[in-house]
Amino acid sequence: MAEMVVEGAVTLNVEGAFYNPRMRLNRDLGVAMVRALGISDYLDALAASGARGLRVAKEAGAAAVALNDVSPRAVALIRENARLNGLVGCEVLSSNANVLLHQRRFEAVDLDPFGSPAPFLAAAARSALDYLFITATDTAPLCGAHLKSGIRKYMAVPVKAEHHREMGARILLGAAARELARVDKGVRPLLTHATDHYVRVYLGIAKGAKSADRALESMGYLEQCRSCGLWRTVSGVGCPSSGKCSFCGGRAEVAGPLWLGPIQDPGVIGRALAAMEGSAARSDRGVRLLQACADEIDLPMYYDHHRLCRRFKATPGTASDLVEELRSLGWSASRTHFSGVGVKTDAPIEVLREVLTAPPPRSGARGGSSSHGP
Ligand SMILES: C[S@@+](CC[C@H](N)C(=O)[O-])C[C@H]1O[C@@H](n2cnc3c(N)ncnc32)[C@H](O)[C@@H]1O
Repeated sequence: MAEMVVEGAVTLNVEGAFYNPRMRLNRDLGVAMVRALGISDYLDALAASGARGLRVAKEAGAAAVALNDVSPRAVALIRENARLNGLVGCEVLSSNANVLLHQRRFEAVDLDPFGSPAPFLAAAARSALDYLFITATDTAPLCGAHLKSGIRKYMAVPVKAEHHREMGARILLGAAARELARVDKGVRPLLTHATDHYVRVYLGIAKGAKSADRALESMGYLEQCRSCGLWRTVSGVGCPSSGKCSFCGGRAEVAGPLWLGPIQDPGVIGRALAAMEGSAARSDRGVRLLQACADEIDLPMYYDHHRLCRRFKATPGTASDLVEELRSLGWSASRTHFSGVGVKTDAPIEVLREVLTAPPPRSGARGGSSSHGP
């Protein structure tokens, strides 16, 4: 019995293969990114019904699209769905993805597995020539809720913290950067988002040992105080910890290694936004998400505005007000797509306390007079 769905510009029979309608946004953005990057040779390594790869072929116009799945039922469905959508030029493969990725090279490799992409990272790092796209649905190990599993999968220590979603994304980016470095490839994150139950990263790849060395300079650690929440990032490959918070003297824990470099490329994201406009992949949520990612300042981690207010016994305004206030004082600040109450800023925690606990400005005197800017 056929179970038909329409997604973007394709119609799919999904009977008997994995198809998650909640991942539509993920696939919409994937199509937009393939269009934005002008990719012509693309592998959907874990294709299930073929929803992702067939949409890339139909909507992004990639010339050579290969779709692979180890399940015979999935492969039969991919073939049927390719025919149904007039995409008979797509290559349909039935390998173990790790075998295929060791055998062949593709301009762009897309990993969208059940749970963790960790078992496929080494082979994908070898196969991907210019781009590697990764979905991870194992957010509990990545973000610190399942500590031991996170360490096993990513060889990184996640710490349960208020910015756990970004930490999870940066641990995934760090794991990918290290795998690519092992085969003399450097990485440049183009778009990173944590949405619903998953993290998704789009990586540009630069060949050569020097590129790999440069990328590894973006690795480091995050030291976080258990008592007051202050964090600091520490670059480099050695694990550094004073064990003590410089703000309140509380116990500090270390997360990492993780990626501390830029995670968004606003130029590429702008092109993805343009690619989305007027296309079958367009959605209001997709546009809002891309815009939010493009607008984030390039700084690791964020504060949870509500927790800051509780910590400093401040009357909560809005996160946007806090961002405006910090900007008016000369600091960099932005909201973040990682959390509706997240604030990214380079202002020290003392400044945040001062701003949040300052008496409300009299009308016409907003912003205060002193400048604490860097
Ligand atoms: C989460 S589903 C993929 C969903 C799909 N990318 C989409 O967007 O609809 C994961 C797929 O990976 C396949 N799979 C699992 N292990 C595999 C392996 N080692 N090699 C190839 N395919 C595998 C499963 O059969 C399943 O169809």
